[in-house]
Amino acid sequence: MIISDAYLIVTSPGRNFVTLKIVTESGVYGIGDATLNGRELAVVAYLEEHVLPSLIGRDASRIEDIWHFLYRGAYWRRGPVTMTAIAAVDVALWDIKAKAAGMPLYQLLGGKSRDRVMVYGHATGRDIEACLEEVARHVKEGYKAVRVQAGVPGIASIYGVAKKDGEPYEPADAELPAEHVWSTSKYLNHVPKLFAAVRERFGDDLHVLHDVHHRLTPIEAARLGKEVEPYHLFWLEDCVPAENQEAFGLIRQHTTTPLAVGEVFNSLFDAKTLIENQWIDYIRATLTHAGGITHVRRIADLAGLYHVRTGFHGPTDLSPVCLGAAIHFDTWVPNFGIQEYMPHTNATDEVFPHDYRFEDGHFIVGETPGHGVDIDESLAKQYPYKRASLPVNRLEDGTLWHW
Ligand SMILES: O=C(O)C(=O)C[C@H](O)[C@H](O)CO
Ligand SMILES: [Mg+2]
Repeated sequence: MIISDAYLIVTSPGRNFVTLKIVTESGVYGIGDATLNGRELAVVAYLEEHVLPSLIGRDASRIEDIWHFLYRGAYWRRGPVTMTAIAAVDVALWDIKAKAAGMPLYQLLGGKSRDRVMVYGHATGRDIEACLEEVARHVKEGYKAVRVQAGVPGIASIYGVAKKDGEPYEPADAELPAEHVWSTSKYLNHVPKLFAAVRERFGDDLHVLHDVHHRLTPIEAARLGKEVEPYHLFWLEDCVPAENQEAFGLIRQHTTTPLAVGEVFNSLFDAKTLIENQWIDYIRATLTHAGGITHVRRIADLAGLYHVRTGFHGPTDLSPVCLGAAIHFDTWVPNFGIQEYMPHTNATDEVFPHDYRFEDGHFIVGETPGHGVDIDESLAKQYPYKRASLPVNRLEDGTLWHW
C-alpha cells in the first residue's frame, strides 16, 4: 500500500472541480474531492507544492497518521484551503482502504445504520408562484424535503434563486464577483408570506427548509425564526454569520425553529461551542471542506452527544466524489439528519461515473468497493478550468454585506 503517485485533475464540465488521485504501488488508487468554490487554484497550489511531494513513499493504509502529519505537521492549522487539501487526501485514502478490503466504504465505517438517506432538493422561483411550481415538481419527483428560496420584490438578484425560472441555480456565475444589492427589511417582510403559501398549498407533511445565507443580525434572525414558527420548518440555515458562536445563544432564546449551520466550517473548533451549548440542531460541515472522513467523524460524534444531527452541505460545487463519500457516511452515521442534494449536470455525471442512486426522495448507497465514484480522466481533459467567482452583496447605501 505504498503511495507511488499523487496528482490533481482540474476540470470544468459546466463548473470547476478539483480531484486528487492517489495511486499505490499495487495499482489500487483512490480519489478525493478538493474543490473550494471560487478558490480552486489556491487548493491546487497548496496540494501540489506542499502536500503531494511528501506523500510519495508513505503507507496509504496509515490514514490517521497521514491526517496528523498534514494537520499538526503543517504548523499553520485549519482554514478552508488547508482543510480542503487534507480532506482530499483523507477521502482518497479511505477510498483506497475500502477498495483494498473489497468493501463499500460504509462497511469500514461500521456498517449501515439505515437503508437509505433522506435528501432535500432546491426549489427556486423568481416569485412565490414560480417557486410553488418548483416545489410541486420536486414533490412529483418523490422528494420528501424541499428547500424553498424565492425572489423578493425590490431585490434584483438574491442567493438561491436562478436568473430564469426553470433554469438550475449556479452562484459562481461570473469571472469576477458580481455585485448584488441586499435589503434586510424587504427580505424579512417577504419570507413568512412564502412559507404561509407553501403550507397552504402542500399541507403539513412536506419537510421545508430555508437558507438565510448568513445575512441577518442575531436579533433579526430571532424575529424570522419566530415568525416562521407556525410553518414548522425542518430547519432555518445559516441565519447569521457564525464566527461569533455566542450569537446562536441569543437566537435560540427566542425561537423553536430548528437551526442549521456549518457549510463554511472547516474544523471541529468552529462548531464546538455551538454544539456543547445545544444552540443548533443540525451541523452542516462537509467532508470536502472539513478535513475529510477522519475529521468530520469527530464532529459528528461530538454532535451526537448533544442531540445535534448531521445535514451535510451538498450543492453542485461539491463534486460527485464528495457526494458519493457523503452518502456512505450518511448511511453509517448514527445521528444522521438529512443530506442536501443539487443534481449535477449530465456532463459532470459523465466525468464522474458513480454508483449511488436517487429513489423516492432518498439516496441509496452503492456496493462497489471504495466510495463508488471514479473519474474519467480523458473526458475531464475536454473541459478546461474557467475562472468563476461567487457574488458579493452590498446594502442599498453601498456598504459591503454578507452574501
Ligand atoms: O447549498 C447551500 O446551502 C449553499 O449555501 C451553497 C453555497 O452558497 C455554495 O456552496 C457556495 O459555494
Ligand atoms: Mg447554505
